[in-house]
Amino acid sequence: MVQDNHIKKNINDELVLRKAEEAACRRFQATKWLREMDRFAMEVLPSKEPSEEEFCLALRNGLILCNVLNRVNLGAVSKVVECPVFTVESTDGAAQSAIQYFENMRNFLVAVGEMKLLTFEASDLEKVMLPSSHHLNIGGELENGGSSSKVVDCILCLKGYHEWKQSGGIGIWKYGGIVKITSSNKCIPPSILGRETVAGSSQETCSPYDECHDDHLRLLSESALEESGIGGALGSLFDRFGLKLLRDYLTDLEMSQLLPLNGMMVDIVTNQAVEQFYRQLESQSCQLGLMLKRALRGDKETSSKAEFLEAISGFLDRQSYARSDCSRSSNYVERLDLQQHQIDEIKLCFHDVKVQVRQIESKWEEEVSELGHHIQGLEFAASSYHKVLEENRLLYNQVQDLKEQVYADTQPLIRSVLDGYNVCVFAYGQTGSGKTYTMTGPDLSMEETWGVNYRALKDLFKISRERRDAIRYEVSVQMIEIYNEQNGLNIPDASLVSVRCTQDVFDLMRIGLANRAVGATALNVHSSRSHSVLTVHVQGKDLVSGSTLRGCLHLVDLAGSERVNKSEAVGERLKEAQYINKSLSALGDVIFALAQKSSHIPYRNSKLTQVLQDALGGQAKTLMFVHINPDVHATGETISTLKFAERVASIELGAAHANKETGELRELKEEVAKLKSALERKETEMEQLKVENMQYKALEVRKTGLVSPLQSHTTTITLKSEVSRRSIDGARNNEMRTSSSGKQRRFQIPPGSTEDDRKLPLRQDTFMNSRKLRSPSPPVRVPLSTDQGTHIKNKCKPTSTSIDATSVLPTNENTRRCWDLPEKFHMRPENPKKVHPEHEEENQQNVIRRDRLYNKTKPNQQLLPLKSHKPELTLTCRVVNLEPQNEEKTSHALRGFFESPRCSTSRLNKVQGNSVRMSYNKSRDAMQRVESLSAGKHENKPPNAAMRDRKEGVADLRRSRSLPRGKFINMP
Ligand SMILES: Nc1ncnc2c1ncn2[C@@H]1O[C@H](COP(=O)(O)OP(=O)(O)OP(=O)(O)O)[C@@H](O)[C@H]1O
Repeated sequence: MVQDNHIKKNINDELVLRKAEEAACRRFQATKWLREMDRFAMEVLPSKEPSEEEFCLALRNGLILCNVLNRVNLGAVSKVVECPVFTVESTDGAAQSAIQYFENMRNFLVAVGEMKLLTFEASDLEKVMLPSSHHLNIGGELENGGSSSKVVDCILCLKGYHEWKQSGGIGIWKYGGIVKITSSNKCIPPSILGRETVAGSSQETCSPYDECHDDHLRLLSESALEESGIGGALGSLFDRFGLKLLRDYLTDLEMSQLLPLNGMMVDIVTNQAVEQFYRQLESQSCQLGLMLKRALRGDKETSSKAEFLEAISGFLDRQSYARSDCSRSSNYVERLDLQQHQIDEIKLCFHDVKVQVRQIESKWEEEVSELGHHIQGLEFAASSYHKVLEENRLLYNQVQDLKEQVYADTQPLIRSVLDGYNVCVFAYGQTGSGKTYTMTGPDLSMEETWGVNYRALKDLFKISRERRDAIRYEVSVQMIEIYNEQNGLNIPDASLVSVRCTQDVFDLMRIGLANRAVGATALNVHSSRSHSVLTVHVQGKDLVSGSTLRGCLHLVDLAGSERVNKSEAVGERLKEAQYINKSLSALGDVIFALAQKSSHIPYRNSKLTQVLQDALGGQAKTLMFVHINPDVHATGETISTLKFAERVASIELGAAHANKETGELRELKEEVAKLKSALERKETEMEQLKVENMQYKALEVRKTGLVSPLQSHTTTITLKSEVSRRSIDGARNNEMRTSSSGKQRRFQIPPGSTEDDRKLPLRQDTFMNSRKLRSPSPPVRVPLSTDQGTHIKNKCKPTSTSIDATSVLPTNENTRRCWDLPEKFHMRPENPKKVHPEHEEENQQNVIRRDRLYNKTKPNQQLLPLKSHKPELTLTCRVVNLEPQNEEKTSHALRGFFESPRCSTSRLNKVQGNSVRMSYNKSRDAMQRVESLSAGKHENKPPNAAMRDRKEGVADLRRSRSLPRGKFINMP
């Protein structure tokens, strides 16, 4: 206890001393500042550290304070009472001093109060002046209560205010921590007081330490304020810190909800919070100081700065360790648990990840092995691809070479045509295999892509030009299309058109090809639905020898065979396919028969084989392109096509023959022509004299009853127009029989001849439309029969006496206009079969001579020159050695036949064959014999052979005189 008291006394002494020192220090600062601010203060105030009394005495009259205040805040004290300075020892000036005191001090205090600065009371100065002894209690506070500290505070506050103003007056100036608010420590929130100080703070309330703390805070604030350089920064820092402090204070303060929110209350609360903070700070600083002092005093009297810093560091370390240790120990278990938990979770995650990694690893290995296989496959495919590429390149080059080669096979044949041979080039193969591509070519605008047709024609004209000095050639062209077993002419208006140059042919071919029936199937979008036959006739005259030669070139683009389930043909396409397949099958039969050297070749089974008869079995050179489709799905068709080709290749018909006519032959032919003209003249004559002759004959029979055996009679039987019309209709319904040579047959179908005829050929506008649209539906074609053609031809004859030809027939001019054929194309002229009466006798002589020469007619043999199918179907018969009763029988039989409704050509032939020999047919036989002669073959052909030929169909389908039988050349 005694020791404690002793310690307390020591502490008290130290505090008093320190306080005295601090008060003196503050007073010195206040004095110093007053002197700086006021000249009068320099004179009055003591030079060095004045005592408290001296200080207060100098300030007593208020003159210094008022002057200083006016300097800090101009005009703050409006009236300052000036007076001489009295020393402390002067007694006379007491009264005046009292006046000044009251006047100036009051003005000063009022002004300071208005400025809301710290202030003091006048009695504070009075108390300092009292001579009573000072007694300090344990807290170090003056017991009599007199003190200059408030005066000093006021002056220092003024000083702070002045400096704040000088630094720009930014923000709200507040004198830090000087306001003293009386409050109990109970209100101090624990967060501010801190743990260490809370325990002792209640006992220390209103203890002498408070004053010490106040002084200490004052000193701190003063020193802080004097740091003018960093004043602004510190101020803002303090504001932030202070605001935080205030927030915490208000949060913890229970009474905060009841506080009125006015400016004064804010000031009070703020000051209180700051004061509490400083108290805590002060408390800690005191403890720190004591502890440090004790530490220093323990061993040595003096300590170096380094030792002092070491002691501070050690203290701070201990403090921080204690704090961290405390917090660490409190959270250690939780943290440990947490960490353990986290470790467990991490372990689980790690396990999962490990499993996943293993799965991915195995999957990756599988993928890698698959990739390896895939790469191997790719490598193999790549090597195969390169091989295929190389193969393709080779094949491509081969194809290119073949494209030369394809025509190279054809080229020699073109020369043969101009040498008088008949040549047939045709393309065979399944649908879509490239027949049209080969024969026509994909693009006609470039010569490189021309097909065989165009190249052949170009060469033909080229060679003919080269030979023009030796041979003069005439070329004519015919295009036939066989659609659904019906023949049609692709070049309208004329079956045979004379051409002069390649371009003419090309133009005609374009017209003809545009009219070709084309339809879309599943196998070919531009499938040809008809067989196309382009025939080029060449007639050359040797300018030296006068001999003539005739060649004929057939260029045939067949329609392709197709399996209807593959071509998906239905409706019209199906019907077309059936016709196509049928005709190709007929072609196969003919080839088979030829290969077998069969006695009967079934040419008549289809239009196609009829048209190609001379090319297949005649003495022609024939080249067949066999097309196959490389598609694997077409293997079946490919095999059958190749079998067909094999069979074709096995046919041997001997060497081909050229159609060359020597001078003798030509003479004979001219004679034949004359005979023909005489025959026609006779017909005309008979027409004119028919009634007269009938009457004459009847009269003679009635008169004599007998005819001289050597007398020749000419009987003309005129059939009624009804019969002739029926005959024409019957002929129209017959199949068309066409000649591959086309020379003798001219399919002149003048539109507008008759109502029916007008429908037969296609109009030009139809052609043009079909050419543009490439309609899948082919243009409608009407079968054109030979008989019909003959009928029309006969109608065209201006010599006809029974029909006014000019009234029904268009002129050539009209026809061209109708079909819009270029002017340059002209039909080959008809034979000028003019009939002159003066030649009648001569012609008759010719007939007899011809009969003798070729038919070896016996004197008693009947000879009936017959010309059928005339418009009026005039039948002219010449009866030799005919008994009257026989003649009547014959006439009767013929009349009965023609009047019969079933009259047909075949019937006619039958009748002819059974009863009489027709002179016309005799003439034909003669002509055939002439042809045979020209070919050097069948020279001694017996009459029955000629008859057999006729039965075989020669009569129906006239064989071209320009097409002798020849070799069927086997082409690979
Ligand atoms: N050698 C080839 N090179 C390129 N394309 C070709 C060849 N041959 C044919 N083609 C093409 O194949 C398709 C069918 O050819 P194309 O019309 O000539 O066959 P097709 O035998 O005439 O058929 P269809 O008998 O049905 O008339 C066409 O598109 C044609 O261009």
